[in-house]
Amino acid sequence: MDKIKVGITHGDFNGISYEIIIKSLLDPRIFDLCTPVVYGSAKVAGYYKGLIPDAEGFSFNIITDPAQANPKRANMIVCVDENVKIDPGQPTVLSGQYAIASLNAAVRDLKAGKIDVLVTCPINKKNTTGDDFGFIGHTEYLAAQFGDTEPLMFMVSDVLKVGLVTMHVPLAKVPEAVTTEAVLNHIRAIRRSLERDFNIVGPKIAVLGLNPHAGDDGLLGPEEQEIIIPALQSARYENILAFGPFAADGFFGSGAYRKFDAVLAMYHDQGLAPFKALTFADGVNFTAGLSVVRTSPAHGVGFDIAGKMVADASPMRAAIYQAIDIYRNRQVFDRAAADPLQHFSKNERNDRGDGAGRGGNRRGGADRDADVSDLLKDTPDTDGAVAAQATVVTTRATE
Ligand SMILES: NC(=O)C1=CN([C@@H]2O[C@H](COP(=O)(O)OP(=O)(O)OC[C@H]3O[C@@H](n4cnc5c(N)ncnc54)[C@H](O)[C@@H]3O)[C@@H](O)[C@H]2O)C=CC1
Ligand SMILES: NCC(=O)COP(=O)(O)O
Repeated sequence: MDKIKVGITHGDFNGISYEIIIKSLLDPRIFDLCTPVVYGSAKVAGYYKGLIPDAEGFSFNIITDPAQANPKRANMIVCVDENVKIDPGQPTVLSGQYAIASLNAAVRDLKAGKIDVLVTCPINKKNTTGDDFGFIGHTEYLAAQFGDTEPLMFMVSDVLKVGLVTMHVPLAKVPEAVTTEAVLNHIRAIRRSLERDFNIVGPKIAVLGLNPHAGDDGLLGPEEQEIIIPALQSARYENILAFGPFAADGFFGSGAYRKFDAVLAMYHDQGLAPFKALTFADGVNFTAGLSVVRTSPAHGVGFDIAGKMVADASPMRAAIYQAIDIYRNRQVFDRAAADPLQHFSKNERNDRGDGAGRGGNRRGGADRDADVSDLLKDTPDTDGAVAAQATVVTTRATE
């Protein structure tokens, strides 16, 4: 079987991206799992390589098409004018333009099936948003490129998975974007992704509130009762094991998140602050809901440490591994779905060894023994009706 070709974009080359790319590819064991193809600059790579201790023996195999990739080497397709000026720590016009050039080249090859998955290094939102690139982030850009209107920004690790209802939205605009339809669609998207991308059967999803204390029965805001609970009710009618709304602070502080396969947060910092605090080193930003697989380390450009060679490459490694795992999980899931005679029991599907050999994904980090009725006991029940109805629906779901 051909190894998976992983396309890697270089993001903003004045940040820490070359450092984390090179550090990730220094360990030759990575070539047992995949064939990396970096879309970038040999000159910039050479500059940062010179700063990394232990990287003397490292070099890129320069190619012009992924078909030429050497499966035992780090490959590079040059998509930058090699006279480029490098300013570590500075977001320049040039570094913004070449971040997009790298992304466009990789997406072109992804569409053509020349690479199998995409791993992006971080871009600076400010120097990439403009006439040449009308998107606020990779997620929105990739959704447009691959015709998916409602992508899910899904922060994933073996410890915690957090999806967002709203992504790059100013805080003042969050309440109007949190609609029952949006919450329900994102619950559905998380369920789909957990089943297809992470091979989790009957996933349990926690939904956070929007207001302090999840609204305190309407005292601190109406959104829980008017928007989020109706979305939870609809989800349960669809046999989705969705619970909440939970007050975010106590939910993370008490460790309750461990009982769930994933959490749906209402806005960026509500989900990402606990995610990064709990799981920075293997935190991956996965764009779920696309027809293709895209991951990224769950951090930004790191301008403050650029050129200092102190960046942790673990999130980048995790992004590469997750992309491979998800790609393989999808193959297994789609094969099973396409052939109704090929029956997998729940346990068989959970235990299959077709992933990249890092079994943690399949269990999603949740306490799989947590009983649905126990979870319901912890679920806030603002009007009494939700838990009662959920008992009926989840009983049906687990039959
Ligand atoms: N996927 C993407 O393209 C993303 C891009 N960004 C962009 O990055 C820029 C900076 O965002 P910030 O919020 O400052 O986040 P940041 O992640 O760049 O930096 C936050 C702190 O984390 C540290 N840090 C980041 N990565 C690290 C690593 N691998 N090892 C050790 N320390 C690390 C930085 O030094 C800094 O102190 C913004 O323009 C933002 O738009 C942010 C997140 C994702
Ligand atoms: N903080 C996460 C983030 O901004 C991700 O943005 P992108 O992956 O859509 O570029």
